[in-house]
Amino acid sequence: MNDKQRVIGVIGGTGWLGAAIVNGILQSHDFANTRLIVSYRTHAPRETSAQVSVTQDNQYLVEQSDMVILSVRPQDWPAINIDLKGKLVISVMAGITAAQISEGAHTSKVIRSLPNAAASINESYTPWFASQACSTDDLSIIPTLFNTFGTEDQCEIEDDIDYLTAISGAGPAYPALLAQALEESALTHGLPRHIARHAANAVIRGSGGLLEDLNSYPEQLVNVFENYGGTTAAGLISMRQAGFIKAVDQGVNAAYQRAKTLGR
Ligand SMILES: NC(=O)c1ccc[n+]([C@@H]2O[C@H](COP(=O)([O-])OP(=O)(O)OC[C@H]3O[C@@H](n4cnc5c(N)ncnc54)[C@H](OP(=O)(O)O)[C@@H]3O)[C@@H](O)[C@H]2O)c1
Ligand code: PRO
Repeated sequence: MNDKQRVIGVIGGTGWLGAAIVNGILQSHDFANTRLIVSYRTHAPRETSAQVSVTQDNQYLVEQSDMVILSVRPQDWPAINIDLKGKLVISVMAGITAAQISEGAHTSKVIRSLPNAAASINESYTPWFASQACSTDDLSIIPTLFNTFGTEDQCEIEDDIDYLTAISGAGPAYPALLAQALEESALTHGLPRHIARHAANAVIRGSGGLLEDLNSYPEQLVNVFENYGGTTAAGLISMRQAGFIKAVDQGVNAAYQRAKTLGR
């Protein structure tokens, strides 16, 4: 499709994730000539760019768009009464299957994806699954689209999207929980709150940078410290013995089960 002609509709485009996706697209040279039409339910956006129009009418949005991004909460999906008439739809909704979207929105061309909250700083990881009816032309735009707010991978098995909902979709909250635990430990020891918080947050940011440097092999970073045999090794051994790895696995499985039952 010629970029000059493209219109992308974003249902729920004023929400947390929807607004991040819209911002990513607006900042991208690849979509410089694309127009956006965004729908909301109750809260109209205060300001929009000249590239964006706004509506409360989702079927009007569909009629105006070449493709539609669905970014409402899973519990609001049943009330989205739209007929896509075969147009490409890209869902970011957790737990709603491609078959449910296809049936509910009247199109067989469905991309099911799962970005994460880091989309707001263009650092999302977005796995996606395409229904069989999507053409090569439909698929060609998807990596470019998701790269506007981070990185992406295509998954061949739809269930992997539910599992990755628990790994990378929920993921930004997990290091945040670790930062909170580190801060609380430091507070218990009596450190001033601003130092406890600064130290914990700096650790999460710095560790992310180290993982990038080590070509993204976390076990390499852990092994370096274990083999060093110092204070960090003592901390790691104790955390493992206290069930850290099992707690993470159990948490991921709880999020996965929630993703599997959300839309049912
Ligand atoms: N946030 C994340 O980190 C994240 C990550 C991965 C996937 N997701 C998925 O992304 C989707 C959106 O999540 P969110 O966190 O962005 O939720 P959110 O902040 O609540 O945004 C949802 C938006 O949908 C709008 N909406 C609801 N019903 C509508 C309707 N009938 N027509 C038009 N707009 C409607 C809401 O508008 P009003 O506010 O006006 O009611 C709201 O702005 C969810 O399905 C979630 O599973 C979110
Ligand atoms: N954040 C949304 C949730 O917590 C969807 C995946 C990640 O349900």
